[in-house]
Amino acid sequence: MIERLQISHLRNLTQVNLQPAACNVIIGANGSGKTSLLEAIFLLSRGKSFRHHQPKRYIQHHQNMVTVHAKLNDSSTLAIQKQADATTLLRLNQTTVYNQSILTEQLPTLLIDPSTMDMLEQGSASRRQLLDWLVFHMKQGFHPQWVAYQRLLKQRNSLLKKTRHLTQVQLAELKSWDKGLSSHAALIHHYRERIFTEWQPYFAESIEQLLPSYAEQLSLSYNAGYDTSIALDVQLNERLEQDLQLGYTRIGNHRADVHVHWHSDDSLEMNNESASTTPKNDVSAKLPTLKEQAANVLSRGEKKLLITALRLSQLPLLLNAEQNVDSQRDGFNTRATPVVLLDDITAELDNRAIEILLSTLSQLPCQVFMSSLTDDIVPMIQDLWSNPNMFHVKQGNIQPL
Ligand SMILES: Nc1ncnc2c1ncn2[C@@H]1O[C@H](COP(=O)(O)OP(=O)(O)OP(=O)(O)O)[C@@H](O)[C@H]1O
Repeated sequence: MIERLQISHLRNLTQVNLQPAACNVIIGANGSGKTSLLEAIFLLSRGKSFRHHQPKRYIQHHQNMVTVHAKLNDSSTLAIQKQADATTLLRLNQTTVYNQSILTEQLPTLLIDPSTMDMLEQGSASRRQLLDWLVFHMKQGFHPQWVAYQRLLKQRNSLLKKTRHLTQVQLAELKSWDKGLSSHAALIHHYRERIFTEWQPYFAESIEQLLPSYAEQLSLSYNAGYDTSIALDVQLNERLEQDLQLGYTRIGNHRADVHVHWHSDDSLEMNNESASTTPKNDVSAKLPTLKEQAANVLSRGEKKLLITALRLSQLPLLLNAEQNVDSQRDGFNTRATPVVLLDDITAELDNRAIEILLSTLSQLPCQVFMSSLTDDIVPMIQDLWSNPNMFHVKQGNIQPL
C-alpha cells in the first residue's frame, strides 16, 4: 500500500506530496488535475501513461522531466523519472533497476476509467492485456517468455517487412527464430489458459452481482491466436508466403484474444456443451447460431457494467490466489497490495453499480484511489471505509478536505 506519494511536474501537478489511506477520493472540477494524480500512480507502476504514449504530452510544459516517488507500507520505495525523449530512470529502494516489471510487481495497479469502457468494440490488444495483467501477477514465468517472444517477433516482422523474397541465409535465420517463437508460444499459451480457467468463476460471480439478469447468458472464451494443437513454427512455415506478402506475422500469441459471448436462454439449453467449452484455441471456430459477441447485444450502460465486472473479478482471484498458493511452488509474482484506480466513476456507472463496485472493493485488501467531479459519493465512501482520505484538487493544487 502506498503510504506516501510525491509527484513533480506531471501535467498541471507541479509538486504533490500526499499521505494516502486505504481509500482515497480526489474531488475537483474538470481540468483540476484528478486524472493526472491517477496517471502518476499508473506511470510509476507501468512506466507509461494510460492517456498518451509520448512523455512530452504528460511532462509539465516547460519542464524536462516528470518524477513520481512512492513509499510503501513495508518501507520500500519506488521511483520513476521520465524525460521528454522517453529516457527513464527507475529506482527501487534507492537502487537503480533496469526493468519496469520490477516496479510493476511491487505496485500492481488496476485501472477502471472511461477510456477502457470501449474495450469490447476495440481491437484485441486491450482484452489481451486484461488477461495478461492477471497472468503477469500470478505466474512468474510468464513475463520472461513474453519478452523473449516479443523480441523474436520483432526480428521476424522487420525481416518480413524488408523483403518479399528470402535468401537461403535469411530463410535459415527465420526458421531458427520460428523454433524459438514456437517454444515461447507454447508456454505463454499454457500460462494464459490456466489463469483464464481460474478467472471464469470469478467473472461469473461479478456478472451475478452487476448484471444479474444476464447471469446465465454471458460467458468468456479465450482464443490463443493460433491453433495450439499444432506447433507454431509448423504453422508459420505453412503461412510464410502470405506473411511475406503482408509484411508481418499474422498468427501467434500476439493475436490472442478474450471474447465475451452472449447466448440466448434457449441456446444455452440446446448448446449447453458448446457454450461451456467455448472455442478455446481454434482461431477459425464458428460460433453457434444463437450465440454472439456480447458487444452486439448489450446496451452502452450494460457494456460498462460488463467491463467493470471483467476488471473487478480479477481482484478477488489475485488476492485469493496470493493467500492460497505456496508462492515458491507456484511461482507467484505478486505479494504486494493491488492499487485500484477509478477515474470518474460517477460519470460512467449508475448508483447501484457504484455501490456494488465500492462495497466489493471495500471488502478486499486493496488500496483505492478514485476521482470524482462532485462530493456525492462521499457518504457512501464513509459508510464503507473506516478512515477514508478526501482530497480536493484545484488547478493542480491538492489539499485534504
Ligand atoms: N503537459 C501539460 N503541462 C501542463 N498542464 C497540462 C499538460 N497536459 C495537460 N495539462 C492540463 O492539466 C490539467 C489537468 O488535467 P486532468 O485531465 O488531470 O484533469 P481532471 O481533473 O481529470 O479533469 P476532468 O474531470 O475534465 O477529466 C488540464 O487543465 C490540462 O489542460
